[in-house]
Amino acid sequence: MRKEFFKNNDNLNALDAQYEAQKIAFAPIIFQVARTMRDLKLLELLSKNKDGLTYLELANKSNLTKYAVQVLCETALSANIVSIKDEKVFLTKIGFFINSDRMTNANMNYNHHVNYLGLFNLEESIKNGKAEGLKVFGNWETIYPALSTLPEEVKNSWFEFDHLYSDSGFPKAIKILKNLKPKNILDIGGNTGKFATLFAKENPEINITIMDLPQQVKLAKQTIYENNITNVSTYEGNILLDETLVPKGFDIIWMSQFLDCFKEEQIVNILNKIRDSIDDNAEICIMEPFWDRQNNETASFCVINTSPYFTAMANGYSKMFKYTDFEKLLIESGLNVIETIDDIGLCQTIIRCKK
Ligand SMILES: C[S@@+](CC[C@H](N)C(=O)[O-])C[C@H]1O[C@@H](n2cnc3c(N)ncnc32)[C@H](O)[C@@H]1O
Repeated sequence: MRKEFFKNNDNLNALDAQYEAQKIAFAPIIFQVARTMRDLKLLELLSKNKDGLTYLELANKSNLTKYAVQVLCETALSANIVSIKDEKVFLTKIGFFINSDRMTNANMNYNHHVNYLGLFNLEESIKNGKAEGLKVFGNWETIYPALSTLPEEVKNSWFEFDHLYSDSGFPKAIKILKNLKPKNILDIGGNTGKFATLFAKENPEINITIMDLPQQVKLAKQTIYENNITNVSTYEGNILLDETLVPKGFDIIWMSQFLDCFKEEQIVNILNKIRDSIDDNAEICIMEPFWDRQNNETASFCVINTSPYFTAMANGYSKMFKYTDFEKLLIESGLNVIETIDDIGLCQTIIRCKK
């Protein structure tokens, strides 16, 4: 269901609005303090000491100086991550989420390791339509061929982030695809093969082919080998190249968090290529997190704020979609939407379409 988020967002008085503006101006500082307190286990220590700790106690328990603890805690106080009463520091509910909520941790790791340095180049990226921030890791046009060779912490937090959001949708997605009774499925942008191997294990009678860039196919082959699965195969190809054809004969073309990697013209071209490769009974099933189809504003906030990563780090031109914008691309590609299913995992929607 489509929802309207961020309504009435101009109803603060001037003083409150100025305060909110400072929260944005200081956001990188608050972010780094919160992350440092999490990674140095200060938040963990506070979570275990419900009666609170003085700066000195916190310093002793963490092997940090009183100065270090105090500078972090005072910013954390201003950001409502800790509260202070009678010279003792306590973890707040916000602090609790920063310390131990899986989604907050995945977002924070991804923003620190993948995005933080490169986002310095957002302005250049916006102007040039190029992922100018990616140069902090090396010389690539897009992040995709680089994924498997990024520094370990960067790679891990990219996959942790990607998998958290798409994996949570996989169990329900598998049921939906299975109910369509396919004999074979093409998983375009199948990445490391997580979805394909999960699907294949549950459905040994259905064949699934992963199509992706050579670098990812290598990782997928490893996953298939480690899981000793015989009904998953791979197909290497850069879908953007004119000479790359989408293999024919599949009952379902599955794309999960794939089309958001491209600009609108490219999406229409990809969908046209797919339309030409399938027969009338085949279905195209697209899983994407659309920011106007989330259950709540928190989810919508997370989805929207992934887009600048695409601009500065991934490719310079793609983004997370609003469903109503994406639907126009399907129509432009001559596809008919049969069904749109929300509430798949944490934040996904599945669109079933035919030609
Ligand atoms: C965000 S990941 C999605 C992975 C997976 N489907 C999921 O739901 O977690 C996008 C995938 O698309 C692949 N990809 C990006 N550009 C591509 C291209 N031009 N041709 C083929 N695959 C591409 C990437 O290598 C990556 O595996």
